[in-house]
Amino acid sequence: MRTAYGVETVRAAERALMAELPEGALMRRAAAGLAAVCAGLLGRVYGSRLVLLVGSGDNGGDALYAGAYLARRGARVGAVLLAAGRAHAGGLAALLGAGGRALDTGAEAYAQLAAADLVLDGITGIGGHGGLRPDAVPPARAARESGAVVVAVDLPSGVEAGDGTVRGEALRADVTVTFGAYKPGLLIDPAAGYTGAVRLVDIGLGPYLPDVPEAEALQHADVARLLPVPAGESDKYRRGLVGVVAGSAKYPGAAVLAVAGALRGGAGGVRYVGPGGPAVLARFPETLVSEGTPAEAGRVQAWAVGPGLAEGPGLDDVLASDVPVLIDADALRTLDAAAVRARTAPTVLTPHAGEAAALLGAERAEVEAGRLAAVREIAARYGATVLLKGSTTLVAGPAPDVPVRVNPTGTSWLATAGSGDVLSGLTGSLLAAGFAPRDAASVGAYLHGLAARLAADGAPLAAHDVADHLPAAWRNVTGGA
Ligand SMILES: NC(=O)C1=CN([C@@H]2O[C@H](COP(=O)(O)OP(=O)(O)OC[C@H]3O[C@@H](n4cnc5c(N)ncnc54)[C@H](OP(=O)(O)O)[C@@H]3O)[C@@H](O)[C@H]2O)[C@@H](O)CC1
Ligand SMILES: [K+]
Repeated sequence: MRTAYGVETVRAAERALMAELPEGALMRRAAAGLAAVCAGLLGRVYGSRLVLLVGSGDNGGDALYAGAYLARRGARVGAVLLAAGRAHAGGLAALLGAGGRALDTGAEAYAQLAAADLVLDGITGIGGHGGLRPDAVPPARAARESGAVVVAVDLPSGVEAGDGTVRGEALRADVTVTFGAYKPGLLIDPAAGYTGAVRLVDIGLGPYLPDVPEAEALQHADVARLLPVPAGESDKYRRGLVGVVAGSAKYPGAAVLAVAGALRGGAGGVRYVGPGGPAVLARFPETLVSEGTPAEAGRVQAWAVGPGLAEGPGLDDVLASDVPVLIDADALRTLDAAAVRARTAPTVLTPHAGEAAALLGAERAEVEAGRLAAVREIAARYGATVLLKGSTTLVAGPAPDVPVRVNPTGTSWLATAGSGDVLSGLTGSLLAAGFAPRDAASVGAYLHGLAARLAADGAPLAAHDVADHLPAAWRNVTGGA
């Protein structure tokens, strides 16, 4: 599991660790790790040209100490001091002592930036708020345009560490070297889009961090542990039946795609309810097709309702049921929060940003800019597990003290019509197979993203390709077992 901790949590852990170490030891540890990553990126340190962008805080201090290490190994290092007179004193002394030079933001700074091999962005770290200040913007842009490798110290300057929002201009990095722990902003878009590759430098913070992080991202091993392996005595009913309520005369394809996802999610069988029966059976003869309404259909262990759905009793019937329910797409538009909160079994909502905005009575742009707050707010209001689809898919449960899951497998190829229908069926199937709602949603998103990557392989894909590659994604995670 990859874990991420918020700013106050990281600061508290740093304080506890610092109390046991000599003055300045922690920063030197961070800077040594940072310098080692830079040396690796440069290949040859001797004679290389480095520029440090140095803000007023400890983030600049890290950059200055790392610059000093590299200057001692023969790099030519210039430090652009953005907050004149307020640069970290110890770090600046170390750099000057190692032969580095201090620069103001005049012409020389821009000349050095243009010729640099590597730029260290030490403008702001976890202490920065509100995007880059105006005086930091021109040198940041010059760094980005220079052709140098841009290495962000701890975080790309200008992004918010705590929630991944970007409230102004930020400096896009090629590599981010972060200290002690991931911060949520390194995992969540839009900030995560600024980090480049992220390298974690261990500074000994682990024992001082709490057990429960603010955010976490499943890795292959976590998903493999969660996926069921059918035992010898399993029959289809023990593995769970998932009911799919989807599709309409206008959108018959949604039924086929939702069933395609549901068939690959580990449930023992799929029961389809809706007007798309013939289309579903033509493609998937193994589906159990029920006439009538969900209430009239036989028993299932979970329902997935919504993709391409027309008005009708479908949503009310499944809301009234006593099994886990996944609600997506059109069914979200008319959803009553009180009806969801009153349910006795878990509910999973799977909105994209536009549907999330409708659920919150907010603007879509607000949701996209503040994904973490949005997913938590919907989960709290509806008393449900919420999977917010998008550039980074997030999963939050109704309890505020449970970490938000960030899906690491997403790909922009997934932004294709019908791919959400596949995810609904898949996640509903995992619910029917007995997954807890947060696990069903996050494992569903994980396999779905991985299947899309395998299917795309660098080229555009269609939603049914994603469904077809779910078994390959499953095997990829479990090692084919
Ligand atoms: N604690 C530790 O032991 C360790 C900490 N470590 C490192 O320390 C970093 C945190 O350092 P920090 O707390 O000094 O904050 P930091 O991010 O440098 O910002 C500083 C100042 O920037 C300013 N500023 C704010 N917004 C701004 C903006 N938009 N644009 C421009 N300027 C802006 C504002 O100052 P102001 O100008 O308002 O007085 C603010 O006070 C952390 O990320 C890690 O790198 C590592 O060495 C490991 C050990
Ligand atoms: K930075």
